[in-house]
Amino acid sequence: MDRVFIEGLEIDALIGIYDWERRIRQTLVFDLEMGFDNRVPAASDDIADTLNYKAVSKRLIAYVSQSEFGLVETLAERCAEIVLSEFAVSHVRLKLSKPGAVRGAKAVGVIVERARAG
Ligand SMILES: Nc1nc2c(c(=O)[nH]1)N=C([C@H](O)[C@@H](O)CO)CN2
Repeated sequence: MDRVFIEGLEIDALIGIYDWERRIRQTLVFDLEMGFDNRVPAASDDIADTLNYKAVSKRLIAYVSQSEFGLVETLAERCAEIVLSEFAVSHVRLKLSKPGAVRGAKAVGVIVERARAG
């Protein structure tokens, strides 16, 4: 299956379990791979036939910017649900990185892989 990807999408959000994290906004980084048959847009050369990565990015920016979850797990799950339910993808692999959250680590976070039911 072909894929469309978004790499290094930075979005500021309120996230974290500690009191100090509830008073600031932190930059999160999203990497997505989405299953989509790219042969159709390749044949038509029409943006309307694509999985439009700009549209997906704008939707995630709108959602994540106003979110206030404690765990990255919760936010990653919600974002995967949005991609699967609002865009014509067969599956999504989403990596959510929280840079600088752990001293000595470049980033920490989660990776979720979800597929359309049926
Ligand atoms: N599996 C997780 N572990 C941790 C999380 C999380 O969301 N998922 N969050 C924190 C804190 O918010 C941390 O990021 C602050 O440095 C700790 N562990």
